[in-house]
Amino acid sequence: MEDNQIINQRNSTSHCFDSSLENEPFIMIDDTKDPFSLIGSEPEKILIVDDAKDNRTMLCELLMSQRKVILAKDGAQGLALATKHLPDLILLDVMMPGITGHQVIRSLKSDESTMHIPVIFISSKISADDEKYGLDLGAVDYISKPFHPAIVQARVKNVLREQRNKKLLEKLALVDSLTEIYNRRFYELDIRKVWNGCKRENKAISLALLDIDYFKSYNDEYGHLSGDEALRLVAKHIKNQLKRPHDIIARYGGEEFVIVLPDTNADDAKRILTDICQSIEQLKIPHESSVISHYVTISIGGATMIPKHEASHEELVKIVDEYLYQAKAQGRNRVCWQP
Ligand SMILES: Nc1nc2c(ncn2[C@@H]2O[C@H](COP(=O)(O)OP(=O)(O)OP(=O)(O)O)[C@@H](O)[C@H]2O)c(=O)[nH]1
Repeated sequence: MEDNQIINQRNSTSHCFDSSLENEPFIMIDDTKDPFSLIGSEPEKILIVDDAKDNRTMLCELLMSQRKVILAKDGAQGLALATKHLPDLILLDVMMPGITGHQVIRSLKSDESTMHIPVIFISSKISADDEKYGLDLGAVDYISKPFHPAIVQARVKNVLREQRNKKLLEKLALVDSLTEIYNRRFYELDIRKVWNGCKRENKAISLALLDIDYFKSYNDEYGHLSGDEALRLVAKHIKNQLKRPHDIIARYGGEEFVIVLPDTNADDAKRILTDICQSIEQLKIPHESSVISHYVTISIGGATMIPKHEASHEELVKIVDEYLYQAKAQGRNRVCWQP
């Protein structure tokens, strides 16, 4: 059974179903309640790896409420599904034919993409030594079989809460608190990925730096709090202008923003940035102390490059910075793009 077929069952009555019958993994989603967690819009994913069908069914029924449950009937399938779905939590049996739970966790912890996924062992090997060994291998918790349903639910809840908090903190660390767009740190991480992606695929990347004109005098005229509000308005407006999912705007620092448009040629980028530049003035945020307009305006420098081996994204930023300087020097409220 394919994942998408399974997902199509979202609105059907919830019931547990075992993959071993079809020799395929099964994904169960129960969205009768709000499936969205505190962060993101995805329901949490739990992968259950157990060779005993009854255990899989019971655990699935216990845990599926508001979550996506993925079932694997042995270690090999568990590893494959962990890599594919990157679940928020893995419940892992220890004794299974073929790859044991201990081997599975070792493999997970040695793979950069899965090493951060918390694992709870659920096992009938219940001596203190067994438990210590499981925890030493990197499990966050150890549940003994036969398990008590309420204990499983409580422990899973605890681990997922920790995961949620961790993800929330990670996310907050990448967002600018004033404007609520991405911050410089996010940009630094993102640009590396985008740069490498465009290099691999020989695609153009367009980058622009945007700076609010005469913002010092805006603060002087209207006060710092109004300056903050203007920054928020400008950031929100530009964010809404960017339509493609991989286009990003981040606060680069102070009253400066950076826009990254992957897989975008110079003509398209120039058009997008020119529209943004004009639309900021059309917002009509009063700026009486500006020398060039009654309203808040921005200057934009930009360049487009197909990443090559010898070039780096820092070099692209250097070029863009020169064009921002030119936009300022030529009278502001304009876009200067590398020809
Ligand atoms: N209100 C507010 N002001 C900020 C913030 N970050 C930077 N600024 C202000 O932005 C102003 C930037 O001033 P300058 O670098 O001189 O630039 P400018 O006055 O915009 O002049 P040009 O860029 O040449 O048009 C400084 O007065 C900073 O204090 C912020 O978070 N909130």
